[in-house]
Amino acid sequence: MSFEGKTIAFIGAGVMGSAIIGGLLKKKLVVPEQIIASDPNEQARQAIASQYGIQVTDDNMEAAKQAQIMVLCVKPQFMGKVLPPFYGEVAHLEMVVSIAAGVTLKTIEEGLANMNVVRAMPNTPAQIGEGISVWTCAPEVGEDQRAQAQQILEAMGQAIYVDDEKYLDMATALSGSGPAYLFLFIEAWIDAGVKMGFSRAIAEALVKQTVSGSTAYLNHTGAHPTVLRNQVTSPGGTTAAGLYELERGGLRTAVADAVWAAYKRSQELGEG
Ligand SMILES: NC(=O)C1=CN([C@@H]2O[C@H](COP(=O)(O)OP(=O)(O)OC[C@H]3O[C@@H](n4cnc5c(N)ncnc54)[C@H](OP(=O)(O)O)[C@@H]3O)[C@@H](O)[C@H]2O)C=CC1
Ligand SMILES: O=C(O)[C@@H]1CCC=N1
Repeated sequence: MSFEGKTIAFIGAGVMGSAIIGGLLKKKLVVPEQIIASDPNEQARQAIASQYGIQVTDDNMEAAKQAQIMVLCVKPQFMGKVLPPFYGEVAHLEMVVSIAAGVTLKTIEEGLANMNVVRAMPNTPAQIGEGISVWTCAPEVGEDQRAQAQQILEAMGQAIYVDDEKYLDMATALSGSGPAYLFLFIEAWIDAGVKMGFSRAIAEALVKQTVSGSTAYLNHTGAHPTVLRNQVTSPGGTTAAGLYELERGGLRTAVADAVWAAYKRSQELGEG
């Protein structure tokens, strides 16, 4: 299924809107003339227009009217303002994709009076084509549109379809917010190196390559993380001493609690 003859409207051209636009253009799924982005923020409009050569507007309706596909990339808190003007005016749209955390298919379908709705949760590595998205859709969404949704999301990395919307709040907590958990851990780890006496530059180099090398090793071997952790952990050695402190500090329960809190927050955002 190609996007030939289709225009895609982006409502909101911030971090994630521009990641999706960048992915679509990089993969040559569309040319810049097939994209229009609407955003009230002049800086955001200028940035995206000069980076990608796409059309921009500050009028959401103008963007929606000329499109067959619309992607909603505004914060969930803005959805209550964004949807009402579209009500009954966007029946022509063949598909509407929302990436807003928590906002349900039902809210968007009822808000737009259009049932062709896809709900997706990407993450920020999407900006370099290394993201992962989880998505689902209303039963009314046709096969061609489902294929297009998969293509749009794959332009940013991997995309996993789920047949139950309940998984979207879970994915939001796990992979959507996930990069922030990892960045916090990396930050703390670098600071620990600086505390011992490394320069920040060397501490950063050591930690960053340890993260990317370990992840590549994990993916390459396909082994369970526990197996690889045990390889590092010599009896009576340094790693065992460090791991003991992480466990004593409650790392596992802190991670589980963090993901659970994000999950609950995603559900709350969906309640409006
Ligand atoms: N950031 C992330 O890691 C992820 C975010 N998401 C979801 O993606 C969505 C967008 O997030 P993100 O890109 O980070 O947010 P950004 O704030 O970077 O982008 C949102 C853009 O929408 C603009 N905007 C505000 N009101 C309107 C409006 N009425 N009509 C059109 N545009 C409007 C904002 O302008 P202004 O700045 O002036 O408000 C801003 O430029 C959210 O719903 C979020 O839940 C999903 C996965 C990951
Ligand atoms: O923090 C948020 O609400 C968004 C959703 C997933 C990542 N960022």
